[in-house]
Amino acid sequence: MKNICIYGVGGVGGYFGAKMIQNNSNNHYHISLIARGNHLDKIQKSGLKLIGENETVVVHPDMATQNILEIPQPDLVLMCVKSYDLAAAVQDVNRVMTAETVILPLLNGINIPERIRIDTDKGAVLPACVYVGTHVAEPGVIKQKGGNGRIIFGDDRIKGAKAAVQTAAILKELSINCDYLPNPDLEIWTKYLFIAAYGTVTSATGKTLGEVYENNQLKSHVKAIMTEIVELASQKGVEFEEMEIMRSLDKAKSFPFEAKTSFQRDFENPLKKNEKELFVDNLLAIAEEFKVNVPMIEHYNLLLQDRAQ
Ligand SMILES: NC(=O)C1=CN([C@@H]2O[C@H](COP(=O)(O)OP(=O)(O)OC[C@H]3O[C@@H](n4cnc5c(N)ncnc54)[C@H](OP(=O)(O)O)[C@@H]3O)[C@@H](O)[C@H]2O)C=CC1
Ligand SMILES: CC(C)(CO)C(=O)C(=O)O
Repeated sequence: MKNICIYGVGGVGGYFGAKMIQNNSNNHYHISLIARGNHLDKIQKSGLKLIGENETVVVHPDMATQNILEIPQPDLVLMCVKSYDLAAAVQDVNRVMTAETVILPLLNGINIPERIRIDTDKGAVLPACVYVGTHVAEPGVIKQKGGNGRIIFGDDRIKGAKAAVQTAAILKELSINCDYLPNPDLEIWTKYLFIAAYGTVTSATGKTLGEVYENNQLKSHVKAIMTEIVELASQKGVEFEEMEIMRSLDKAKSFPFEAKTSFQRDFENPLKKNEKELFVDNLLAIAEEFKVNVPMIEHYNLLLQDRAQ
């Protein structure tokens, strides 16, 4: 039997955890959830509920715990925490990793494997991105608003294809919507182009994805941020197709009008940290490194700083 660990059972981890447990009907895999607080209590007592777009399911994991030392040594870890919790989560996972453990990180961002590698040199770390719109609606309950739940992932950037090929087989057996591309960098930047621009504008304005898309001025701001990101990507050696900005602008249409971005959800809660560092500060650092002007990103950086006070 292979052991799967979902580390962080929020919007993303809760969605994929529920799908995997639901589709593991032959018990081919042992699936553990690492969660905490009331959310963990509720999952332990009543299971994990996913209110999906077409159906609602309640699933019961093989184990749900906050203590990583209680779970069987994982073959595959879906890393599903926010970027501000990533280092601590990787240090925790590192305690149970072997040379064969694969980490599949589903965070937004363009340098997540490199960040994970700061805290572990074991196993494999696959570059990846995901399209899903989900959040914790209440303890024990995950709600989906859009997104097709598609994971795109590729080879460990240093160790090669073996881990990604094994992971593709596991995800396929568990009927997870995914694509394995040996080098997924362009796909990861494409997801980032969409979410960094829309995440920033939705957070700074408090408008939903649909409201931003329908507002000509705000949509032009999203487009300007995307144009600046395309220039920064090019400095990093990633070239987008000419049509990509228009395609990425229109991706907002595929989400319900009232959908919010995960950055925005955190930003609206003064008690929570947020991923500004991932979506804005990271871009400003690349702009600084390559001496590129990014006036719209800088404008939104100031707006976010003002709104945070
Ligand atoms: N939500 C979405 O639709 C999408 C999100 N993403 C990206 O995916 C990543 C995850 O986002 P999302 O799922 O929304 O985040 P959430 O905040 O909903 O989920 C993260 C979960 O991890 C838990 N967690 C963090 N550290 C630990 C720990 N040490 N032990 C146990 N539990 C822990 C958090 O608990 P607690 O609440 O107690 O902090 C929380 O339940 C982000 O990078 C985001 O940008 C990508 C695509 C879509
Ligand atoms: C917009 C969305 C839901 C798309 O997958 C997303 O990635 C996020 O909110 O972080």
